[in-house]
Amino acid sequence: MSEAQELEQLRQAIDSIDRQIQELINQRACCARQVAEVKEKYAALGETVVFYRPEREAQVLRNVMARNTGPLPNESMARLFREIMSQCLALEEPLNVAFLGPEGTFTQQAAVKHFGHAVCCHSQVSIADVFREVESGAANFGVVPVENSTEGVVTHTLDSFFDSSLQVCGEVTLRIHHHLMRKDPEQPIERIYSHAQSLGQCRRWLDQHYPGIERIALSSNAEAARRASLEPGSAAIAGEVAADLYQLVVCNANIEDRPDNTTRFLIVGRQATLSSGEDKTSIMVSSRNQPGALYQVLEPFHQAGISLTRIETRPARTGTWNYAFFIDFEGHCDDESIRPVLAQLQLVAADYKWLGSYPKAVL
Ligand SMILES: C=C(O[C@@H]1C=C(C(=O)O)C=C[C@H]1O)C(=O)O
Repeated sequence: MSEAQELEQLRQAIDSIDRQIQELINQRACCARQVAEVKEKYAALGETVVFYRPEREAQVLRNVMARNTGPLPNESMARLFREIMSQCLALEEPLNVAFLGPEGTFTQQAAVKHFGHAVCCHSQVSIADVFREVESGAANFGVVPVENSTEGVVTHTLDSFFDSSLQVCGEVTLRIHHHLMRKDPEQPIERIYSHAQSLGQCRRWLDQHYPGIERIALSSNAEAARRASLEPGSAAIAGEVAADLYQLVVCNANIEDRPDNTTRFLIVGRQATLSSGEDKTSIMVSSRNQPGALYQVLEPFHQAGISLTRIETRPARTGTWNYAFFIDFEGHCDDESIRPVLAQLQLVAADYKWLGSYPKAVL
């Protein structure tokens, strides 16, 4: 057989497989539409039907990864199914998702990573606006950054939970790569724009390569890229999406000080999420101002052998030098092992608020 004949044979095989895949995807979409009809049929009168089910989506993705035999890597396969589910859900209900903008931010990337491309993403100027959009019902869900592995907590996000009725219904992590980008790489650099978090994540690289150059913190990396696109003497530190959006030249790629630089984002919504089998719970507690108070808060976790994934301290709203602890731990509030722990916490804590139980990030 000639090269052309061999290729022709293989391409015919691919065409035939594609036809089957396409047929099956449409069959899947029909099932998803039927699921919507069933959800509607059993909804109580006046009840808002909830089509999006984060726990089920997490299970679908975990199953895809568990049964995958390659040669495609588990994560690539799961990403394909992420998109298929996203399109299927859009047939049931097109979701509106508010994210911390502007266009081109890592938060937007996180929103797409979590929900897929079939959702309508709406850019917001602040974390408070994301919360407001979801609280008012203008958006179904919101996406906000909560912590970075290099720079730590995003305080605005944690503080938003003090006064909000929203719940955490998901988390998503994103590896963050920063690039130094310019409109005109020939011009000398007079100033470098970025978000304060990103300047912090590239501090050592900047000290080494641009020690005397002014660093200016802006509201977002995308805004930094936009400014750099207008000013020839300026550079921006931002991600690839922002470079594309503002047509900047990447002069130095991956300049983050730590190669594993990762940001965790929260999905906030108005509905509680059922257990997916592998979940996390976020709560906020404040301890009484007395000896051993924090110990009392942490003891129930230790007794039950529950692993805390994070503890963060913030000034409480109840008075000067009072503190609130934001605690994340493994398990769902409905789990047999978690229920008594939460009951005990409510007894010992001065203040207690459950922020949500949600599937651990899959992708
Ligand atoms: C089909 C369903 O509805 C939605 C679509 C899903 C899918 O395409 O697999 C999964 C969960 C829901 O977000 C369902 O609840 O099973």
